Amino acid sequence: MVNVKRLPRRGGNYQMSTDVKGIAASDGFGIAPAYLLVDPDLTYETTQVEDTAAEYARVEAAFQASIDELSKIKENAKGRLGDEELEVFDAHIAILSDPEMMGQIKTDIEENHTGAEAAVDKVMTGFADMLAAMVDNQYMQERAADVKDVAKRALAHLLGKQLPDIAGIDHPVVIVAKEITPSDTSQMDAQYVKGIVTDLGGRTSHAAIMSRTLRIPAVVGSESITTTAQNGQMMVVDGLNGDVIVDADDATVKEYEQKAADFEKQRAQWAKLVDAPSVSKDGKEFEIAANIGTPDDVADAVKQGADGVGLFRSEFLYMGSDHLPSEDEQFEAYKKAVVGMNGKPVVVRTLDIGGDKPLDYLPLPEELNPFLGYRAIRICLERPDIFKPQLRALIRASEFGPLGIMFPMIGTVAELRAAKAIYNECLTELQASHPGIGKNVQLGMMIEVPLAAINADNLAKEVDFFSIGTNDLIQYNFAADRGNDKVSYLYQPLNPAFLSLIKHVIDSAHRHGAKAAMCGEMAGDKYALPLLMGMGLDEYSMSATSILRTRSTMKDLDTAECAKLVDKAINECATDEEVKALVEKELG
Ligand SMILES: C=C(OP(=O)(O)O)C(=O)O
Ligand SMILES: [Mg+2]
Repeated sequence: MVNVKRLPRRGGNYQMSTDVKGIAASDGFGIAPAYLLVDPDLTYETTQVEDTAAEYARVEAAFQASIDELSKIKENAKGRLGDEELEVFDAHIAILSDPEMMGQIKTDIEENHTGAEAAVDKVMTGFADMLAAMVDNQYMQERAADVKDVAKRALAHLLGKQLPDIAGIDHPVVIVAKEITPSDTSQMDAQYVKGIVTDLGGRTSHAAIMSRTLRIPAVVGSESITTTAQNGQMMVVDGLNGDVIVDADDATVKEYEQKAADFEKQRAQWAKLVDAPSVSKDGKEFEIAANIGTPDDVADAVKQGADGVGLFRSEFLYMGSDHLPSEDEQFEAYKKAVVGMNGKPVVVRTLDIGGDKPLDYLPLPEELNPFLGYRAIRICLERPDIFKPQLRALIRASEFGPLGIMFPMIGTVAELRAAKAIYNECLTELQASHPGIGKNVQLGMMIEVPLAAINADNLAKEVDFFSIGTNDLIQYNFAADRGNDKVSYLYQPLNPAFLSLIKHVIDSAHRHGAKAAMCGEMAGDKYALPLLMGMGLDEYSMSATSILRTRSTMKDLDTAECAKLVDKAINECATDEEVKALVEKELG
């Protein structure tokens, strides 16, 4: 959605600025020049060269420039990336120094008078293809991607083009991209990345979730930002309303700097509630917890006054590694989170890969509908060799503080029982040498599959708690891909039919003495809050940045009034718009 405006520049000239509308994905305002995360055009003309020595010298210069660039990126990324990730840069530098490859490029130029670009492209693609053909050697196959990556960098230098490089960013920027992957976000330095704008994605896409964790203002699903913005143009990202201004002039920048300052003041007000209980106006206590991706996020959760961690997305541990993390590696990570929360509970979700979260080192079959396919608990139940080390690590970590374990994507009672059976096997094994270990673990499941929500009454009998994953529960109930901005209008947490399903889940949990939590994005939605309080949801787990705002709204809401609101929303409203209007009136 693009809107071109003529804005008066200071001094009377006019500047064309462009407004782009997207989905507000992460609170706050980001103001900085654009940094396009889009590969430049690397096509070249095939030429015959006369001066072959000069042509080969161009190759040597391009390779040296690539080596210098990689060394600089590696230097910048130190401290942010682990040793194994940093080693990738060394591997790329080694490829650029390979005498056999250099020799072949030189021969091609000298004997065939091939231009530098074509020679580099041909020889390096040949090397990559050779590695990719080694079907019995997964390690060598994976190196094929490295050679291609390096070839792209060398070609860019030959053509005088700049490749984007997230880990190398060392000045304030707003990142502009088609979409952002979790591995992109893991390389970002929040100190320099002031904002993110993408063409694709919805509020509950993982890119959006990660930008909230990193506290980077973000607008996703703009459809057109990569074709609208150019490198270096001044960008304003309004993560509260989903507005992006491309090529903003001084007056607009000033206006938004003021808005950003006001927002910071508001945040300072909320910050006063950091040690306050999460309590309604009529004194009913709730828990407001944080969603985290790695143990390092615990520090921010504590800083934001979280009453616990309601969702530790353990798959980010796996995605941040180049191998399946061992039981001991996982134990250390879970222990760190539990110890960091200092007596407050931590709920870890077992591995939830598949869907939009692949693992490079665990190839999964190609699927037409990955979100409906082989993912999460479906993989773990078939692969105890992966599942058991995680469960054992979690049970061991529970010795250091209150810990909950929950299973993702459970659809049926049989799946839940199968997961619990594997858990119990691990418990028995560990108790043989450590009597009493794991006695304080709470066992729960996510409610993300429509049938599980409908069948909540039976499932609740078998768990200590539910955690409602509204991101997937909405995706599956509305049959609308959560990452597709074309269908993002179907992300309707306030739809009355959906609200009555949520109420059924909460009531079912309570009927059987189980706790009802929610860890999908709906838990941090300001319009949903009074409705969820009215339904008696016990725990609200959200991006750490939303905790204090939620606590502040909660203290002004009366649960009896909220319950009446739920009744009206479910029985008198027909659309999510009507529910939103009703809640807006209540919030004042
Ligand atoms: C919390 C959820 O899990 P994720 O967003 O990681 O799929 C959810 O589906 O609501
Ligand atoms: Mg989910």
